[in-house]
Amino acid sequence: MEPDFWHQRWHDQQIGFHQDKPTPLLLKHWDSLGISPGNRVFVPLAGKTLDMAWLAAQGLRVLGIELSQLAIDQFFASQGLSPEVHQSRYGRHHVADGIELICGDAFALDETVLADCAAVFDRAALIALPPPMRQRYVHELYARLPANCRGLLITLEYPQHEKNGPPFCVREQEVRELFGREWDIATLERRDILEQQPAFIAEGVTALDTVVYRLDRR
Ligand SMILES: C[S@@+](CC[C@H](N)C(=O)[O-])C[C@H]1O[C@@H](n2cnc3c(N)ncnc32)[C@H](O)[C@@H]1O
Repeated sequence: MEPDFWHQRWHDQQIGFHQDKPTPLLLKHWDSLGISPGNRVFVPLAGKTLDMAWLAAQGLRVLGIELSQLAIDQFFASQGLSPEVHQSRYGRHHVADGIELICGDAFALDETVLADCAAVFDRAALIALPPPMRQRYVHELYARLPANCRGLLITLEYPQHEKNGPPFCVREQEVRELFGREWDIATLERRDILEQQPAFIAEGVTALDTVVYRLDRR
């Protein structure tokens, strides 16, 4: 998905991926990572997810990257925050209350800006990208996260021929192929969520699982 696709989505407010509360599977599994308060967590392709506010409320420092200025403005407005803004080679940084959100391209981030990320939280990010971009995303962006970084990755699995992405179906075998070279992967939970997703049913999808992985950078 090219930037124009996402800018149009935000302009039209076609943001069905956005949730009005933090991701329940984040709340359920985050503590199992053992990330101490004060550490930094990377939230790629962040949108205006309330997961960032929840992570900050746990005492973590959040670093998000998002293409859309609209998304970023809406996120800080939803929190009643007026961020301080500065520019760097990565984009426009917005900083308030332990949350730093860069308006820029995730693929332009480097090891320097990601150096102190002890954790990563990936929901609706990997699965927002078509197959060739998923390879770039993992082999370039995730590869710039430091050793010992830990994270949660949440995917969807459904018969891809029944619906066009995004979100795309990313099966466990692909997760293992994408991450296996540099990350240890543990499947924490697999849940059938078809009944809770009427929009998928309306599009003719006949099976839908969400899967939570723990990732450990070697
Ligand atoms: C499906 S949304 C998910 C947002 C968020 N993770 C959530 O759970 O609500 C994907 C987001 O990634 C952003 N995005 C797509 N490509 C990007 C890129 N190369 N760099 C930064 N953000 C990007 C889009 O603008 C969009 O807001």
